[in-house]
Amino acid sequence: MIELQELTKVYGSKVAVDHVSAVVQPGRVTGFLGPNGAGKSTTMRAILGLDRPTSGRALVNGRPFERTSAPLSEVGALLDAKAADGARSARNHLLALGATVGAGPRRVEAVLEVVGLSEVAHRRVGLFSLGMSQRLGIAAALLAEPQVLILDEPVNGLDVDGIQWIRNLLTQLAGEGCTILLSSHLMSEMELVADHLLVIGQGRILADSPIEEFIARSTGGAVSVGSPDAAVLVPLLARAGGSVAVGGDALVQVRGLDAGLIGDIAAQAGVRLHHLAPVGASLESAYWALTRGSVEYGSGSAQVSAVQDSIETKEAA
Ligand SMILES: Nc1ncnc2c1ncn2[C@@H]1O[C@H](COP(=O)(O)OP(=O)(O)OP(=O)(O)O)[C@@H](O)[C@H]1O
Repeated sequence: MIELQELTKVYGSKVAVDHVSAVVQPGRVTGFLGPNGAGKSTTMRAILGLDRPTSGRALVNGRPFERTSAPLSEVGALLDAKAADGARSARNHLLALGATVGAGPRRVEAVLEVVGLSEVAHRRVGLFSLGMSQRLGIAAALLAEPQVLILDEPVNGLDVDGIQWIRNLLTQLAGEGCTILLSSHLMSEMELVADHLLVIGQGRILADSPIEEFIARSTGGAVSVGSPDAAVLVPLLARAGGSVAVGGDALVQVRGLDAGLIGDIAAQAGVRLHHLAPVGASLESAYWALTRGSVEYGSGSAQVSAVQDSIETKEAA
């Protein structure tokens, strides 16, 4: 288990992490999401004792990580996939690391197998692609069989097979009782991999909830309505108290009225409906809605519209 208690880190005048309190529970995969500069890496570094908190604390299994006697057996971490010595082979890199934690050649071969690098284990790490380096970094994190895993952007650089693989691996480890915290900018991949979400923006926790709840809450009960007579229907819905956003293709989104009431209003006015359904939301749209006020490095409206363009709105079944 990882506990963050009022964790705060200030660099000069910059508050990177601002009184963050959260518990990362074992037995599930917790995704750590936030825009650039939100404070994810600083939080992870503080958990690992690499950054000293300005105030508050981070505990791993009930105590500060720097007080742990066998750190690599307690926490497996992947912070920088390219940190390995490029001149070594993948196997030698793991053997050298294993020597410091009591993991011998057999364990090294086992983790190489788990991460799918057995065939290329003789190759120099410097020649590895980002995806291969990510796999090697995960192998290193798993080497001493820790119960806690902290992975910074582990999905970055993985192809579709790789993402599927990491999802299966993390789900299995969580099922065995591991505590897993992974950060990512990639919402769609996070949606596939994580069970629980911690969302951070400008150093503060914006959400801490199961992923389904996070998505469900973000829709705010919106209903998507399609009608060739939208021009007639929209004022009627507004008069009934609905908040109406008009989109393209005769589609409107209505908040404040449920689908049944919208259908009744349309029927009474003789308005044709071609579509009427509650709106579901992708993690990406929910995340964007939550963090749009806390993006530190944006490029103004161009960025917002690009993100909006990528929003995938799903219709609930
Ligand atoms: N060593 C440092 N000195 C000064 N400021 C720093 C330092 N490390 C981080 N910061 C600042 O703290 C804030 C949080 O940075 P952090 O790297 O934790 O964010 P992040 O969420 O991991 O971002 P990214 O997704 O871009 O990696 C940023 O404003 C960053 O510029």
